[in-house]
Amino acid sequence: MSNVFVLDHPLIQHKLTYIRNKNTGTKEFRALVDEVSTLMAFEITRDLPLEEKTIETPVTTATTKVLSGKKMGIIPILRAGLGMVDGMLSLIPAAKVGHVGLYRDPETLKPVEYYIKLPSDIEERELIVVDPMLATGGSANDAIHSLKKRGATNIKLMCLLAAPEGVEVIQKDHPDVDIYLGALDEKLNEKGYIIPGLGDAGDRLFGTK
Ligand SMILES: O=P(O)(O)OC[C@H]1O[C@H](OP(=O)(O)OP(=O)(O)O)[C@H](O)[C@@H]1O
Ligand SMILES: O=c1cc[nH]c(=O)[nH]1
Ligand SMILES: [Mg+2]
Repeated sequence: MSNVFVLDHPLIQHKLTYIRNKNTGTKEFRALVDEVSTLMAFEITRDLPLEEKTIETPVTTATTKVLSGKKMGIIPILRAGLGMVDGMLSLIPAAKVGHVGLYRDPETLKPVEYYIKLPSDIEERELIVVDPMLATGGSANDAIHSLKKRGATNIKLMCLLAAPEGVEVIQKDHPDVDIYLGALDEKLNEKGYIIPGLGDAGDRLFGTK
């Protein structure tokens, strides 16, 4: 069963409050999503493997540690996932970026895939799927199915906010995928929006409402 980690670092929680606030405008919202994504990337990379390296400090020889070069991939779910990419790349600059284009049909709430472009070697990479919102879970679920169909075996999911319904869907269909959240919210409303949530993440990031 997938593990669910709520990244409750005070800086993440503080910034999420401003992200949720309806009075936060597009420019500030985008900057905050970027900052929170960097902080979440710091937490999600805790288990990266290290190897020993012998170096000369100015005073002696020391055996210390460096990253052992694990290949990473960041997979934003378009559009809103794009807002999380740069913040993550600032900590993981060597990661490759693949894109999965999905929108949620406003009537059926079912995801519709319209684009996919991935690094050619996804089967060798640890992939982090990013989307600010895990609501019914349909979009992330489809994106993960698409990645697995193309050979991915090592996947994590990182979202700013989730509803319990979405977490349950991922845990059921993808028990191998651990989930990293800024917060686990209360529920979905009748239109499939996360409560209390932050509204429509894509519209708030790109100013399209
Ligand atoms: O868990 P779900 O019920 O599938 O809902 C979550 C999805 O809905 C939003 O995308 P949206 O469809 O609004 O597209 P956008 O990112 O282009 O705005 C959000 O960014 C997720 O991708
Ligand atoms: O609350 C929600 C649910 C789905 N998509 C969003 O952008 N917000
Ligand atoms: Mg989307």
